[in-house]
Amino acid sequence: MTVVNVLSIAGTDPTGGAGIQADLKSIAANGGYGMAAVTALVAQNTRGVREVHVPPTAFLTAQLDAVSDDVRIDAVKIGMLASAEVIEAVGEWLRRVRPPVTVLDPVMIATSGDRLLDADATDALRRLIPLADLITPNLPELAIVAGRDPAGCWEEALGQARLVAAEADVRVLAKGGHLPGDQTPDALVSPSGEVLDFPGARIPTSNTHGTGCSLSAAIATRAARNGADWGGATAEAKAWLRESLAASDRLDVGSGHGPLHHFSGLWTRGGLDTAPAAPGAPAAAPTAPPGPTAPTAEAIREDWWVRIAGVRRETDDLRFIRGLADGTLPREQFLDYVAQDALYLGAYARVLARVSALAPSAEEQAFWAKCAQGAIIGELELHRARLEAGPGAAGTRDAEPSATTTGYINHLLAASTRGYEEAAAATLPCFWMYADLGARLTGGAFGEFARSADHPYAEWLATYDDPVFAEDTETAIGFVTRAAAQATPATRERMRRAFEAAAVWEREFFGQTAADA
Ligand SMILES: Nc1ncnc2c1ncn2[C@@H]1O[C@H](COP(=O)(O)OP(=O)(O)OP(=O)(O)O)[C@@H](O)[C@H]1O
Ligand SMILES: Cc1ncc(CO)c(N)n1
Repeated sequence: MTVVNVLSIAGTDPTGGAGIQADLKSIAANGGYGMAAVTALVAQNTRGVREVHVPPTAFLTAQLDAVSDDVRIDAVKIGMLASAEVIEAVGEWLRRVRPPVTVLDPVMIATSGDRLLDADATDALRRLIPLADLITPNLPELAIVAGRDPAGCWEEALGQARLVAAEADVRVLAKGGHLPGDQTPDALVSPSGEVLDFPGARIPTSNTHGTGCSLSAAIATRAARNGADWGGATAEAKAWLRESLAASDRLDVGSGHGPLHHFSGLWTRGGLDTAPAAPGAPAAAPTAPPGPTAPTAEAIREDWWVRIAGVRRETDDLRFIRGLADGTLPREQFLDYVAQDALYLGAYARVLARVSALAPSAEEQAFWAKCAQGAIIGELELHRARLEAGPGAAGTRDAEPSATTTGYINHLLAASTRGYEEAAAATLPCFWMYADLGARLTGGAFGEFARSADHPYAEWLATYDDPVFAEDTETAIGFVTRAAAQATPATRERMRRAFEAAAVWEREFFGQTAADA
């Protein structure tokens, strides 16, 4: 595929941290070719807005037509719109051109607190929203769009996002950057009310100028690249944003809220060297590019989780998971799954025991041994429960392992012959995807019925959301990602592959019953 063309329609920031200037950097950093049509010229810096000049709207239309008459547009990101008249002009162009991906960041007030949209333009903005695929309001903007008071807590914000999403038939990314406290949760809410959570600990920095602009441009670019997989695009954009926010203190721009470091990941991992002019010819003298540094455990955690975002979404969409959540999964298929799960757990326990035997420290050795014991107890319980499932019921050990079960087990066994790091990495998706699913099932992300005591599989669903298992999952993630941070690049790469392959097996494992056949 050629590089996607992404158009930003927004205002300017001469200090380069927000607006169109930020959008162009964000689009480039996320893999797109950036273009920009200016809605308003803003004399602003990291401390605040001084003056806004809005050129005649006919000139904005001329800019937009100049682009669309010549260039294939793969995505549009819309930011500051300044006035109702500008909104009408953009709406008129959107209706004519119909870009395949449109993300609207309903910018109203800058990080500094200054207005970027006329107070009387709210109704016009509401009319523009249904033309977008996704809107990305912060909490005050969400409240205005919803016609409510600003949300006092995250639950209330999600309620407002559901309202707007349903009314305007648009996806809403509710952003928690303005919440008090040490968390900055975001959530993607679909028109039907489905919620995809993007949790994240607050990064301790005041360099948040232009985070909203940059994020929306990044999502538009990623969505254009991945065929409008919005969950995947958001996950990838957020991982990039967090890396860029965390590196913002390497820049020295202004004395107010500084900008993010849009290219920190690229410079760190890609360097600044230009390719040699001819094969074998030496590169021009490098201007001391930053050398590659080993990623931190936290960065690896984020990277790996984002890498399996697609696999996780496909898992969410399995009929087995949907049927398990809403209780429509036929009992027979449930029991088939339980039998395979028991067979799997028996082997998983042996692999965990092997990881324990290979562990480099007593603490890790004890932890993995405890997990091995937990897995084999789980196997015994499933076996017993299925024996008691009813008249004529057979225990799980009478079942034949399926090709999928055998394949998954073989992947783990093979990884366990290649040293502690790879063995431990392969066991991780079973912890992580299962705990994540559990938390979302019982959190209501798959519908309220999954939380009901009347649910036919209530008892089984409860085992998904066991706090001890959640804690063990955190410990396992910590051990594995720290081992990866300390490993050589080659070992780290083998760990990542073992992890990703196990995640695919995890999806296949959930998808093996007749529900998805
Ligand atoms: N300190 C932080 N650490 C981590 N993520 C953050 C932080 N601040 C904001 N974010 C994230 O940045 C994105 C923008 O969030 P926010 O709610 O601040 O939007 P905004 O107000 O539109 O941004 P802007 O500051 O550009 O106006 C969200 O994904 C949010 O979770
Ligand atoms: C032009 C422009 N758009 C958006 C924002 C919000 O950060 C800003 N400060 N400036």
